[in-house]
Amino acid sequence: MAETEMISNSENNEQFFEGVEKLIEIWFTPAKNADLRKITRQQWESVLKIVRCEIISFTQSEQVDAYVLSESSMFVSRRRWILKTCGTTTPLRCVRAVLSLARDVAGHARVHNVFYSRREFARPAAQLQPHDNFDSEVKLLDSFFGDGRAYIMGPEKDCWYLYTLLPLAGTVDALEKEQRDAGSGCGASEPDQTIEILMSDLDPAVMDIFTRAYSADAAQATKESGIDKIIPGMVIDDFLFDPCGYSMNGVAKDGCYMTIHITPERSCSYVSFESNVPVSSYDEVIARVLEAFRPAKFVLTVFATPDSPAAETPRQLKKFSSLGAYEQKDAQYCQFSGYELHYALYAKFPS
Ligand SMILES: C[S@+](CC[C@H](N)C(=O)[O-])C[C@H]1O[C@@H](n2cnc3c(N)ncnc32)[C@H](O)[C@@H]1O
Repeated sequence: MAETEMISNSENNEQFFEGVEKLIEIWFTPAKNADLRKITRQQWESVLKIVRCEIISFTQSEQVDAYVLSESSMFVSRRRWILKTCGTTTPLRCVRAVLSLARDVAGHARVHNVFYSRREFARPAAQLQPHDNFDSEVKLLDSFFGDGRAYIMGPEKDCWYLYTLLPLAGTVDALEKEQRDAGSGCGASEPDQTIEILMSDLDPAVMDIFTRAYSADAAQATKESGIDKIIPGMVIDDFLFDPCGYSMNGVAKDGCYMTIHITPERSCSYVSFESNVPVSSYDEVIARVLEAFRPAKFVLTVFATPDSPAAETPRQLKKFSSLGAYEQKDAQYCQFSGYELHYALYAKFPS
């Protein structure tokens, strides 16, 4: 298994695990016969060695290959690659190898868009280069993609970092990019949306479900926690770690995915939820996620393109100063040339 850094907490004999993930998503410009799924499992295994993690399970739909990893997940479709890894993994170190495989094996020579994001780590000093600070991550990303933009949202300790290639709407850069994409004659844009809920300080009674002492297997943990009801109709590939920890990928017939990762240790409990399911309102999904995990605090991000069914959600969410039992502590709204983004930090109202 991966070289995961576990640090002992002498007070309760629990180990520290950095649940916070680094998330990179690369979209390639459509090209005839190009498909990232031409990259073989063996080639992905060598890529993931650079990241310091391994494949532990696999499932697929017609549109997407979904891998559960020793540290989170990877999704591969025709022109989109998503890698989400936690602990002390080093996902940005593999980008060069992925770009080479995309060009030489999959036939994808042009990058259309890139998103790299993460929450602030619980222990930033334990991370390996370039992940020990955002400036180094941005420097490395710029060395691959040239014209990136970096954003830091929210208060220092709970901030959320984003790097993307998208120029701001209305700027000369944006117009030039739109013209380049239109000129490629292959419809580089398509409706897209992503919701992420990054939760910390979770209800210990819920976290117990994701231990071997409580659940006999992953299927039991999935059912008992209500994960199977969050977005019904997904084929679920779940994994329960020993002695604790849980990861799952869900894929739907229409190509949508969801992914949940759980670090249940009390001193560092953390859960992430992500999906690209296209709905006109995320209210129900958010409510089900919060009901299932009961975090004390969470970061919510929603990206949507103007042609997505979820196009209104970044603006809708902007209006809420509270969400059920949660008070909005901070919120930011951004408009890129192809996406709208809502970021918000919520904490439970004091009881
Ligand atoms: C891979 S999972 C999910 C991490 C995820 N990013 C999250 O949202 O918390 C991490 C959990 O599994 C546990 N675990 C047990 N064995 C592990 C292993 N060999 N590699 C990684 N995590 C392991 C960790 O202690 C932690 O509770």
